[in-house]
Amino acid sequence: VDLSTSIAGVSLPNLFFNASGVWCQHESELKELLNSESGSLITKSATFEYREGNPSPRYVPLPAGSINSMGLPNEGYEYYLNYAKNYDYTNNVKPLFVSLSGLSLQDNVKMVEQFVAADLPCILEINFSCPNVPGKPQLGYDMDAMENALKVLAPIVKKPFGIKLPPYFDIAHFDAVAAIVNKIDNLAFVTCVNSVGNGLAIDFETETALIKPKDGFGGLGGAMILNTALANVNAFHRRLNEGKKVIGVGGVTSGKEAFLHVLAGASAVQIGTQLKEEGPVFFARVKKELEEIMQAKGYKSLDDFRGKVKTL
Ligand SMILES: O=C(O)c1[nH]c(=O)[nH]c(=O)c1I
Repeated sequence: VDLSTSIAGVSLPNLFFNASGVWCQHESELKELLNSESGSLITKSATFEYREGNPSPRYVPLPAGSINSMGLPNEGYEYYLNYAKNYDYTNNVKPLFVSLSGLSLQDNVKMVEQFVAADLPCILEINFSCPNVPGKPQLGYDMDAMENALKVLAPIVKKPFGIKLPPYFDIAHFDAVAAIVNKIDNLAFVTCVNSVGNGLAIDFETETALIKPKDGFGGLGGAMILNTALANVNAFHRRLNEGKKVIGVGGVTSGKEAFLHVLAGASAVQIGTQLKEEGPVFFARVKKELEEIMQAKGYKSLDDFRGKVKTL
């Protein structure tokens, strides 16, 4: 069976890679992803300057997933620009994605301009949905600000790029966001979903929040968000113009959920919580599990079933 796919006109040997933020802040982690069976890799969302991020504990696994309020810890965009400059695009079969998450539109413009000036084959995923920077409401929930940002950034990027979206929970929001995305010609993909923002995990015995930042409020990930993720993947798959793709992320803990993400319309699948918990060996497992599912169902490639979820 064939697990290959393409995003933004670039081919991936298989549909799996990390969700930005997980196993990708430092070069040593990115090297482990490169040496894993993932089909690609993406860097931690970068800001203009280095950021320590929020105080720990800031990530905790939960019975059905995870909660995090990392606070955008990253090495600063020049670290990732340098990594992207040194990446061996010729001999690595895996394309490189770079995530940018500026604290302002000006910062996003400055970072994008530097990447465009470097003229590299890496693909930009601009993060409109970080829920954990105190005092910074996320762009993904401000439709006018998001449209304005896209109208400023898309012409600078020129090449195909993507955006990381938060989960939406209202059909009117799916309609509104898809209408904005469809206006931007070189917006080649949307990545759905970022963590379900501002959940709260409390320990029953100690009667205390599990993470330190923001009174314990943080983004939810993992198994518990699978059905929200599938809905967002399918909603945008149904609404986006021909040629625009959806990368699915949220709740993939085995080949089965990866299959469901593709059935919902995903062209690639990112892994967050399960990668954090199991490590990069997870890519070998999830690949094998998906191959076995496809074999059992008689599918030879992802195109055979992508987006073909049936309704009653
Ligand atoms: O707290 C974070 O660093 C973080 N955490 C998330 O769950 N999603 C994001 O986009 C980010 I930038």
